[in-house]
Amino acid sequence: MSPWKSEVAYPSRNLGMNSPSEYFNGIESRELGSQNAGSNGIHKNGSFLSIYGEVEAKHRLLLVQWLSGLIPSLYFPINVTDGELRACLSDGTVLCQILNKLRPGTVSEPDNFLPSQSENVRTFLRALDAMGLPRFEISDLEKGSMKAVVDCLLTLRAKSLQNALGDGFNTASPRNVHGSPTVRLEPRRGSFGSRLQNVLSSGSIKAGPFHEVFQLKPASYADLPASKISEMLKSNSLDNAPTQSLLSVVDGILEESVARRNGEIPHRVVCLLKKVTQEIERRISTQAEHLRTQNNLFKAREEKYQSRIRVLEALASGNGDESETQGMEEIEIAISRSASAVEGKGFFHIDSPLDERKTRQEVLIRLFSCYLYFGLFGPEKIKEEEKVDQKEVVRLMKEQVDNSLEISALKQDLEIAERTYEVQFSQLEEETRGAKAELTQKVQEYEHQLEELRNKVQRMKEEEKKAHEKEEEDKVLEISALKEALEKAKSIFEVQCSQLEEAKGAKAELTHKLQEYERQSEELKNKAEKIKEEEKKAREREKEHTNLEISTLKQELETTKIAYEVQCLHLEAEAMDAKAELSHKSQEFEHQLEELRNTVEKIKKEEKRADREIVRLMKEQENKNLEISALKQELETSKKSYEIQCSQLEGEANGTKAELRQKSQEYEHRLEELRNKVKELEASSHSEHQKWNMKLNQLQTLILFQFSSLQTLKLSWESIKQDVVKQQMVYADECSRFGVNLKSLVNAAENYHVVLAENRQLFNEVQELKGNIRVYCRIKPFLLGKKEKQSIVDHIGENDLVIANPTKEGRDVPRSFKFTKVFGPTTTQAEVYSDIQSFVRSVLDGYNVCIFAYGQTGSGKTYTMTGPNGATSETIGVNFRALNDLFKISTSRSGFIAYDIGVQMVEIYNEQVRDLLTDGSAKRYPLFFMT
Ligand SMILES: Nc1ncnc2c1ncn2[C@@H]1O[C@H](COP(=O)(O)OP(=O)(O)OP(=O)(O)O)[C@@H](O)[C@H]1O
Repeated sequence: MSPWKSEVAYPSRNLGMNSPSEYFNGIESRELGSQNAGSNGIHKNGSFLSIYGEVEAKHRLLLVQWLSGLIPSLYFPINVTDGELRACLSDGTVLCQILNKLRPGTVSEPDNFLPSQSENVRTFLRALDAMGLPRFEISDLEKGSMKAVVDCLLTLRAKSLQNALGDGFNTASPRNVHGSPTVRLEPRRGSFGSRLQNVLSSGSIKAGPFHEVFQLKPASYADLPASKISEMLKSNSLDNAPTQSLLSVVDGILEESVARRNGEIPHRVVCLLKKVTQEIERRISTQAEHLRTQNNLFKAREEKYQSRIRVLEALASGNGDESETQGMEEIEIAISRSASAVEGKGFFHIDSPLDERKTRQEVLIRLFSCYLYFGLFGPEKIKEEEKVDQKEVVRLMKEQVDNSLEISALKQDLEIAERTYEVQFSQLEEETRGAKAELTQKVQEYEHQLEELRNKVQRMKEEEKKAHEKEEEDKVLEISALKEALEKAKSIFEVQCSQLEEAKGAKAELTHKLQEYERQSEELKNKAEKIKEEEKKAREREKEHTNLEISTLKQELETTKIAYEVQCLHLEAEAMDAKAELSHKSQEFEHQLEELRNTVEKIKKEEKRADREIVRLMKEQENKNLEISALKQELETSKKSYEIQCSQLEGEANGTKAELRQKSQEYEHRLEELRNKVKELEASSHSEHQKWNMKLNQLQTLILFQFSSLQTLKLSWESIKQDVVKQQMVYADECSRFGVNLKSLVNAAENYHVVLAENRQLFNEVQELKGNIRVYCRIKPFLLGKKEKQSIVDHIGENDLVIANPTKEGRDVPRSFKFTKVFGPTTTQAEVYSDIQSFVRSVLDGYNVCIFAYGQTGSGKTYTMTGPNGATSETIGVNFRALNDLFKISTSRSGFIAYDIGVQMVEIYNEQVRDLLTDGSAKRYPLFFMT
């Protein structure tokens, strides 16, 4: 493909921009004012070249095209090599020529280029530097790749095209990139000639192979190389060449042939001539065809107009109502069409005839005028032009409307985005705050739960330990108590056993003694019988041996009495002993009451028997006493002589009787005492038994109670054990859950940092969107106690302020001022700070912020920034509030960011800077503070 064809292959109309050449063609087209010029966006710097580094060959093609156009005497092959480029450019002459073409006068005269190669190149490079364009090194021209040189020249080309665009077409002529003095550029709405020039100077013609041919001077066609002519013959770029150029080529060839006189024209030139002639013929035939079509159109329209004129004539003659109405409608349509066609032409204006109730004649006159205009000025042509213009105007208006709509939509979008950002930011902030609070609460809860669990486990352990100890102690106590009780019971049992044994022995003794008593009483009976017998015998003997017998009887009686008394005493002693033994044993055998009772019963029976025996003995004694008294009486009667003796005996017997009675009474009394003692013993043994039983019951109930408490203790121990196991499981569960929660907490904390960073970024973006520089105006209220004057503030808006001072000359006209926000006289310190508060956060995010108050003396700067004297939390100023916020936010972020906060206080007054925190001495600016 030829290099010129490549230009055609990338038409500037193409919006796709597939290659650098498209890009440069686009600029070229705009520069030359071609209607075909693309309206697409153009990069205004040379960096575009680097993006297309891989298409260097195309760059070179573009470069050689440009150079060929700029300096026609240059010729490059299609695939120009580094060596060929170097050979052309290395001496610097071509570079200086380029400069001279682009900026006439940069180098004085083309022929005066300095002979030194390096000097020429340096001049070129200096010029590039002066233009602020990227340059190449001299070494790039001498060896290696020529890429840097190509890029540099293409940048220069792009720059020159941009400059040409900026300068406009009228001034472009002297610096015409083609360097052709014959081509002059005119505004786009020019004549056919100017259009021809435009076409000639457009990329399409310039790029064609005929471009060079068009610029050849006569007598040089014959020198055209055969290859070039054959190339041109093959190409179809003649289609775009203007007819005049073609004709000039023909003229040139003919002139040349005339000049050569011999009429010899080289064959190749003849071929070229033929080709040009064929093209001209083709064009003429096309134009003829076009004219024929135009003629037909004119004829058709003429017929149409004729028919309308006929209608109008009919209307003018006033034939019939129906035809009139129909005619009027047709006229209306015709007028409206004509009106839209001639509207804005400046000839006249056609109103709607029905609206303004024009007379028929007027309408007709106007209509005829319209047709006259159409007839005179070629209605179709004007119509077409007007249509094009109208379309253009409509298109532009539409574009304008679209653009304004787009701008307003964009503004709305921006506002919405701003609002969304604000909302999102506040939401994020709230969410972050909520999440943080939740997290802290959860952490606290978990800590609390953990603490509780720990305490619970500790308590349980202690309780378990105590219970264990107590249980062990109780067990030991119980066992010792049981042992003691057992020992006691054992000893009691042993004692009772021994007492039983003793009682058995005592019983046997008693039985033995009773048997002895019985035997003795038997003996006594026998003795008494013997005594009776002996008394009988003695009576008999007394009769015989009265004195002797009586004395012997007396002696016997006395001995019997004595023996009886001894026996009685003995019995009494024995009974006493037995009773003592019994009482002793009954005291000892308390727990064997039943047996003792039996024993006592037996003893009672024995005693009763003994009593009965004693009664019997006493009866016997009485009987004996009666017998004795009878004997005495017998003796008194029989032995009167022995009355004194008898009375003595009787006295003695009475004394003995009394003694015996006394003794029996004593016996009775003792028996009674014994009975009472036995009763007492019984009662005491009973009570002791009862006591013992009670104690036994108590002991049993105690043992039962202890046993049951032991069981309950065991049960509670088991339940506590189970509880502890359960609690341990719950604790393990809690621990694992806590671990999981802790993980999620850690994740949340990590995400929290990310969200916080995004949040910060969004916040600062919102701040930037709101505007980095904000100017607020605060209006000071009239102070109490001061005379209230008329305020010069005429109007206080949200962000504007109107001031009018009618009392002062020259300032009576209201003047409006605009601010970011206007704070009225009733605005509080907190409201003022709320608009500035967001900057404090930006400071902690690493942004520099300056807040300062400006105004005349007494206008309230100190009040706003610091607050009044003795300020409260309500009235403190921006400084304190900002510091409060600084400390608050830095404390809240102390977990992950460490801030160093420092304060300086300076006063600038009369260009003196005073450090208020240190020595307070005034220094001149600049002042260096120690930080
Ligand atoms: N918005 C306000 N509301 C109530 N009183 C105010 C307000 N602004 C200023 N004042 C009062 O006005 C007086 C002057 O204000 P201030 O001292 O702040 O002015 P200034 O601009 O700092 O003056 P200077 O430049 O002389 O230091 C003070 O008594 C202050 O309390």
